[in-house]
Amino acid sequence: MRKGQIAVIGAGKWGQALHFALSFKQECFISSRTKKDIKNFVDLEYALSCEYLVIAIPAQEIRAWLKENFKFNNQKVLVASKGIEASSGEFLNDIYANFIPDKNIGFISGPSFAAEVIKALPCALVLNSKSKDIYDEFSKFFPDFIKTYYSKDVIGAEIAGAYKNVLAIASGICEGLNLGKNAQASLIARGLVEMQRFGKHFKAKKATFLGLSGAGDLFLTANSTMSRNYRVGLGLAQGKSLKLILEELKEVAEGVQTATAIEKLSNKYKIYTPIAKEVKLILDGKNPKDSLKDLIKN
Ligand SMILES: NC(=O)c1ccc[n+]([C@@H]2O[C@H](COP(=O)([O-])OP(=O)(O)OC[C@H]3O[C@@H](n4cnc5c(N)ncnc54)[C@H](O)[C@@H]3O)[C@@H](O)[C@H]2O)c1
Ligand SMILES: O=P(O)(O)OC[C@H](O)CO
Repeated sequence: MRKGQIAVIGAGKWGQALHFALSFKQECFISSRTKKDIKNFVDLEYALSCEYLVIAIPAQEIRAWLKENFKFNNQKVLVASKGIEASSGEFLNDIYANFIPDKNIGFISGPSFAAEVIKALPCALVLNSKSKDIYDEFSKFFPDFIKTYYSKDVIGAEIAGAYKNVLAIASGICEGLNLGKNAQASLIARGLVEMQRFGKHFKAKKATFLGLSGAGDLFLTANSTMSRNYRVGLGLAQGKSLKLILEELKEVAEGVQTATAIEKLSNKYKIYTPIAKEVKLILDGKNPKDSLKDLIKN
């Protein structure tokens, strides 16, 4: 093992921004499935031999990626993805638990557009882990322009980070339909209540939804065209097909698949999730104006 060395795995928007940020205080390596012209780019084998790993690949790819590539060698891992696996409805921390023990893993949450982090603009992140040691070790790597907080509420952070993507789609739809700022604020506020209710079922802490991981990330993502999920919503409101929207986007919009996962879990555990339910129906072809009527009526 390369003691003390850190590598980011996944060189999309977020992986590259994290690599940029984590290179301020020490050398940071980066790897992805296709070679990229980035400083300190290494092959996967090299990256996996580092003591500290930050994994920034889309949520839907993680299970297969871990099965195919990952061998636990006491590495410490920080997960940067925000989503819930659609095929199973399983949370990422449960998927990772098959490969990495709790004491070696943490999850990043909080409002953080990669496009701003890569310009070294200030931001605050939460590093969520059952182990305070993971926080202590990883927080040292972050540059001065990023303030880090510690939380033990892994499931709360994970649900908040994933759910806000679905709500950002809803908010983009609201904007695209020109429903006004009153409607949008109501949607975001009710969305926050909804994601907290969903989280409560899985024993997430209420405070997580009121802080950076919940309200912080939701207010960011559900209010800006910088968000890919928000732009998916705008496109749906304009009557574009989901296929075309995703082709044009060329990047991951986790809310699309996470809406399926939330629908599965809500049905299974009978959790009331009206906004996420309508987002899923719109993604499947329902007219957004009909969803609006149904949301107001019910
Ligand atoms: N972009 C942001 O601002 C931001 C911020 C916080 C969290 N996130 C989260 O980070 C994750 C990644 O987002 P992103 O913005 O980097 O997306 P992106 O679309 O820019 O890049 C995704 C990367 O994952 C790689 N990838 C896809 N499938 C893979 C596989 N099977 N094996 C290995 N690599 C694979 C792609 O090659 C690509 O480099 C998402 O879960 C997203 O929600 C993104
Ligand atoms: O561009 P989005 O919608 O994937 O959002 C990016 C981040 O999650 C914002 O914190």
